[in-house]
Amino acid sequence: MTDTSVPAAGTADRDLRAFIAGLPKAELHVHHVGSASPRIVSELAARHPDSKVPTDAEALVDYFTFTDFAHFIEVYLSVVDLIRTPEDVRLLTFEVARDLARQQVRYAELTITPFSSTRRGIEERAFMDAIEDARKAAEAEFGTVLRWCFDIPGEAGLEAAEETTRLATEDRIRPEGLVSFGLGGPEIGVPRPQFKPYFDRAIAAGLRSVPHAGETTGPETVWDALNELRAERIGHGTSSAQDPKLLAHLAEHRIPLEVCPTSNIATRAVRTLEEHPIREFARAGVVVTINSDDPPMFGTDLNNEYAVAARLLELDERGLAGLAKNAVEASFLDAAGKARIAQEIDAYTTTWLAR
Ligand SMILES: Nc1ncnc2c1ncn2[C@@H]1O[C@H](CCC(=O)c2cccc(C(=O)O)c2)[C@@H](O)[C@H]1O
Ligand SMILES: [Zn+2]
Repeated sequence: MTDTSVPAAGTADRDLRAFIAGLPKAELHVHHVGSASPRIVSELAARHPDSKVPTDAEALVDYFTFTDFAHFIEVYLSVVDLIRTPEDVRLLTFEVARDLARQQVRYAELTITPFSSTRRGIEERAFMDAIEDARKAAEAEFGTVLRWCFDIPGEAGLEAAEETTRLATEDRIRPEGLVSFGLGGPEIGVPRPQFKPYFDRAIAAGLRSVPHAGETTGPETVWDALNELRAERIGHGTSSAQDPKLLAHLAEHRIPLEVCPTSNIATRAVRTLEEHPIREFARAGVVVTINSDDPPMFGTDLNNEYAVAARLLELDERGLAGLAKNAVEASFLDAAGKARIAQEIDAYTTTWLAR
């Protein structure tokens, strides 16, 4: 595991971490399989002894240490291979919701890659029923509202694009909780424009466009995501900092970046946290949201990502509350839901500062 934890700065850091722990949040960029906790992964690996994924939590820490992005995808797919039955899907989804609720996440848009599961033999209706059952159970038990983003694994090509679009747009199969449509996997060698017809169909069906872009390739990929895929938010958008015109465009049109600081270090997309472009984004007035991407795989969680952002952006409690409200505002939750969580954030912050 790459050591990406942020060294504690003493009392101030401890106080801010305590504030963050209780701060109501929304998470917009977090992957379904990528959020499988070491306990869940170990349990699934034990069910499938043929898997190369370690069953021991300790060994898993080393297993989740990546030499580069391609290695990350290889490890990611080995975990995808563990999800073999609708029961595995239900268990994983409910436990991910539990982990989010423990961090005071009131609302999350969870990115799911249905193609990767249906092509591995999970029947599509059973898959949708499993995620919907878990979503409703989690909302009833934890109060955490989950919505789905279905994403195309771009490297799997147009077959994956067609299948993902069908599952996301056909009334008889698309799940009730689906709100957005994305594009994940390696960017190198996977140009965005080829997916325009699929995003057009998804948008026409009422879904919101949130592709990954600029994570491992340059700002031109972010421009393509905006111009060809009509992106309303950008997953990562890390290389936007290389193009002042792009930064100005994102700021002027208030197109949020789904920033995942530790992910970018763990996948080697960015060399060190000190070099992370999040400060350039803030200086340019770009709307920044903080996310964990694949938290257990990167040895982090959403609360730690807020602590990282606090250090890099030199934020106090009000600054952190502002980041949390950015995510609520950038979400696809209805207006009443946004107002409710924003009000909770304000009340929590006021009480904290008055103590
Ligand atoms: N930071 C990330 N940046 C980008 N993506 C990320 C990130 N974190 C997680 N993902 C997920 O990784 C998967 C990649 C799956 C993939 O590439 C692939 C290639 C060929 C075949 C198949 C298959 O299933 O047969 C899958 C995607 O589902 C995506 O949602
Ligand atoms: Zn991602």
